[in-house]
Amino acid sequence: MASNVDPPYLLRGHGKLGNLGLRPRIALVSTLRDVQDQFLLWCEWFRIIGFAHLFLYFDDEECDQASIEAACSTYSADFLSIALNTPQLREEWASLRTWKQFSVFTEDRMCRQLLNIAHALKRAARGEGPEAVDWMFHLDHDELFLPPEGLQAHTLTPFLDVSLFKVPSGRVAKTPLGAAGMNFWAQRTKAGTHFLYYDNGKSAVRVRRNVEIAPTSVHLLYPPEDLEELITKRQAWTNFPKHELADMELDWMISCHDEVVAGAKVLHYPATHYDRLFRKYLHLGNFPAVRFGGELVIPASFHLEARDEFLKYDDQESRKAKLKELLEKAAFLQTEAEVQTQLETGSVVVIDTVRETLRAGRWVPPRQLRPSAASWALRRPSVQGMERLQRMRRQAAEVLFQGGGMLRDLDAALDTIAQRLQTHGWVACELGAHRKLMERAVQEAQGLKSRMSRGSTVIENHILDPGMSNDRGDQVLFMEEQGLTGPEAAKGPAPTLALLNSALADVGFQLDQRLQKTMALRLTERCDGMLSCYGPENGGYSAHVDNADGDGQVAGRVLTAILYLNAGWDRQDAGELAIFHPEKGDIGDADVQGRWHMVHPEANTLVLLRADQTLHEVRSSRAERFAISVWFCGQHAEYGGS
Ligand SMILES: O=C(O)CCC(=O)C(=O)O
Ligand SMILES: [Fe+2]
Repeated sequence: MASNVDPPYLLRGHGKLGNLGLRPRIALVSTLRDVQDQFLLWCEWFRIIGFAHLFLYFDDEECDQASIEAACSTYSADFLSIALNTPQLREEWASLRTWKQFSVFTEDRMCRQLLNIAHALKRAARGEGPEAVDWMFHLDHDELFLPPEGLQAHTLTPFLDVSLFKVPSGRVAKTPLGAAGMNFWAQRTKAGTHFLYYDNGKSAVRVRRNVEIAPTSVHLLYPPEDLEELITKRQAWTNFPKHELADMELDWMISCHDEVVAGAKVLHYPATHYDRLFRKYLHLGNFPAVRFGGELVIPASFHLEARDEFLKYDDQESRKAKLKELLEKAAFLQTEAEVQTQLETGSVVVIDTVRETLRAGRWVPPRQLRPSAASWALRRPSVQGMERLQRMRRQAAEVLFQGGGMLRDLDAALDTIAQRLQTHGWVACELGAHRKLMERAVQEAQGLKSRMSRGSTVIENHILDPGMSNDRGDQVLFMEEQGLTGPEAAKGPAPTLALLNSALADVGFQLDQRLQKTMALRLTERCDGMLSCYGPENGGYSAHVDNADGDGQVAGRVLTAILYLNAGWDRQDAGELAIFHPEKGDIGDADVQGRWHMVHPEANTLVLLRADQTLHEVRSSRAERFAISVWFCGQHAEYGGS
């Protein structure tokens, strides 16, 4: 047992609640002080969402005795270990790689955080018992990691009460409405910053046995000697947008919001009650605005404004009252109307999954779109309406960039595509990949047929029983799920399909900035690529909108990309994709007028359509018909999402 050899500063949980046993084993390291009533809820959140271990370092044992005892008697040694800031711990700091650099700054809390992170990473790298974890996250005790998937009052139990969050500035739509939202907040503090504290993100690192990782920034964890390899192998990922990386001197990182699940966020609850704010500045006092001997200057910020406000008064009651005033002005929305307006600008977002999860004691997924948005998305014809639509005229769809393909002048093509998506909601194009490539893709697809299974329909995140849904006849497989993508794809059975799949993902994300500008639509995530096969035995796919119900989440699918692979396709074999284009009214209206545009599923034909709006159908095919589809999730600015 590890406890036989535990150093005196280390306490282990001896309660009943253990981790959920999920893999990979993800751990959290944090340096804490004055955690008060929110601490057990904080621990419980990370247990419920599947974290394996908490490496907690209590900076000032004195002021958290009760919390430490409560946690140790609640959680098992599996899940919880607590290190106290004692002389023995500080002695061990001295053996860390960054000690030389930091030894003179240990009075600075951030410096102690850095040493504790390195200390925890060293323990994890040893790989013994409950401390053998695969990933390490660093967060503060007023931050929650929200995994994939109202009017505020002062509260001391924010995790239970707060559901309205400011959206990071880089994720607020670059539209006049978005700008109004940013401006609204900027006017509320002296420094005019968007977040009251910091907005520089959080970091996780994969732990490797016997490799010491000692970070020099609490926001960026990586083994320095691996930097070159991380760059060449493109393995240092961030979900910051690409265009922001240079400013942050992070251009060596790979911006990959397509690989990062859209729902993943860190929720920061920095000041939810004036008493917390008061205690913070009572503790910090007249702290200097520079750190690490001047290397880091704290810029004009709410932090300094709050310090100055605190220091202006001598008696505690006035200090409290002034901080209350300041907090309400800077951070609180005063009326329901203000809440509504800011939701519309996209500067704030409602996330209630934390509150609901902690109340229920089990994971409660993010709720559906707000009702107004849901009703907007729920535009589906009735049964009679559909019959009427089916009788409307059909014609061949216009295919853009014929005789060369869009790859010839990709930027111009993407501009045109973004425009078409705005005006029509769909567009068909010629991609322009080499014919041989397409032939190889079909061969590979044929080789994968035995691994395909019947396509299923998903409504509100639940897969309908395949026996029940007879509206589609395709066989499908998901490429990433089947291990056909990623660095190993070249050695697998479908390198060409993998290439085309990532080309589709690229096209989608190249469109992102354009769609933000033209439609205030943000793409946040790419779903796993789907290879599909329709054939003579099994019918088509009746008319549908891919995501008519918001997918049961805030950021559901908004864009579909379909690439057909069928070289030498005989048009006699039918199998067209029919897209309904409303010319008057909307597909949900009883008197809608429009026509169907038919696309032949020929190799190199790429269709993009609004996944949340465009009605389309696959007509039965007399020959085997292959396609790769990729869906992109995203949000409209007016939904107020990040
Ligand atoms: O393969 C196609 O043409 C379209 C398939 C489709 O509509 C779907 O899978 O949702
Ligand atoms: Fe579809």
